[in-house]
Amino acid sequence: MSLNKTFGSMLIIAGTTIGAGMLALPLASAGLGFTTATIIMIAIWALMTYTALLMLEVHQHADPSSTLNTLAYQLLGRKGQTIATLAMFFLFYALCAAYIAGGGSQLSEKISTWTGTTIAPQIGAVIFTVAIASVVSIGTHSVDMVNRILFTAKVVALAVMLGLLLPHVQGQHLVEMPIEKGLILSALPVIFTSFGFHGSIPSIVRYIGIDIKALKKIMIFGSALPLMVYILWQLASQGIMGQPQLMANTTLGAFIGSLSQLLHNPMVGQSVSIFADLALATSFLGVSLGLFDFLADTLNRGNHLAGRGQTALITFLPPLAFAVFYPQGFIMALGYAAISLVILAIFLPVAMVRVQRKTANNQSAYVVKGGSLALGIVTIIGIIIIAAQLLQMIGIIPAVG
Ligand SMILES: N[C@@H](Cc1ccccc1)C(=O)O
Repeated sequence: MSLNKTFGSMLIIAGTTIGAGMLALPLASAGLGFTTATIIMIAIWALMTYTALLMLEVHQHADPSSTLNTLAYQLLGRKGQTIATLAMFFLFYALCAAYIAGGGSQLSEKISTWTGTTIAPQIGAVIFTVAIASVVSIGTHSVDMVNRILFTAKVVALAVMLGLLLPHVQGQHLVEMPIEKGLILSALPVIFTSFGFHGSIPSIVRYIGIDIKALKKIMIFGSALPLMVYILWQLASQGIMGQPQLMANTTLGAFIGSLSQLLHNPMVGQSVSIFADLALATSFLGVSLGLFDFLADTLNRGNHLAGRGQTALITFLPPLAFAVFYPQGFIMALGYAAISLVILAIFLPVAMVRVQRKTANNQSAYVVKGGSLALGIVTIIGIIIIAAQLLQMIGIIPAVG
């Protein structure tokens, strides 16, 4: 396998993973302290990498151009396929809703500062959605062009932001422990979503072919890079602000504002803010393109102007409606996304591997270590993550953000 293609694929995985979820990390884990947050992140990274390897175990016996849909149908039947399709829709919609809510409030704050008037976050949400929807509706080629520019800028902004923040870290903040045990449970769904990338696995398999050694490397290193970035980001955010201060910020904008104030340096706030805008825009472009194509395919909308217009409306109106009703719903929507991500990235791979291990001739094939015990453990963790989200929704454990 050419080194270039392997490296490129690792970057695709890392690029899909590092997105809006990262922005929610300091807010979602504000009450945990650096050490606890890092331990949870490492555990969730291990979980996500393990289930990505399970997907490879499934892919090795199938056609290289299989999608999650076709795999689910082959191994789990119609019902499995329906669950996969519904979970995919729900995940895409929830993520887009989070991006619009987050991007909308960022944009309205910016317009308010520039013009000196107060603009409602809903107006920002509409402008942000129309801008991204136009690029996506024109076609994949335009998304590719815009994304290349924004992605490069995002990497530069990330480096500048961490470079400006890390020198201000104070050791005493890093030894803080969780304020309340319930907060650990509350933080799980958002942290879990921030490590999600599993929708991209079939595309990578198609790109690389069934070369398990190369694919394994891509999954492990492609997901380890976001882990490292997230640990540095937690180090910066939790090391600069004490827990009470961090917890007082319930929105991204408030968090950025207090960082600038605390460090008496508007450059710091600006660098975080620019990185946040770019992370939201690139995530939104990638995910809404996936949703757009998926809807056009499922609903058989043609590739002409009217067809693309209709698909655009079905793609963008529902998440925009969410953001209009819940302008502060950024973190809430990322939590909802976790429910369907548990189905897509844990339950489905586990179910498919179970069926395949029973039927396939596995003598010389690739089998992920850990046996039934590991499959059982990750299933239980998946149930805990869904329970954590539901318990937050009905108010039994504290909600984050
Ligand atoms: N990890 C992505 C969200 C995501 C989840 C699942 C699949 C794709 C993307 C983010 O933080 O923005």
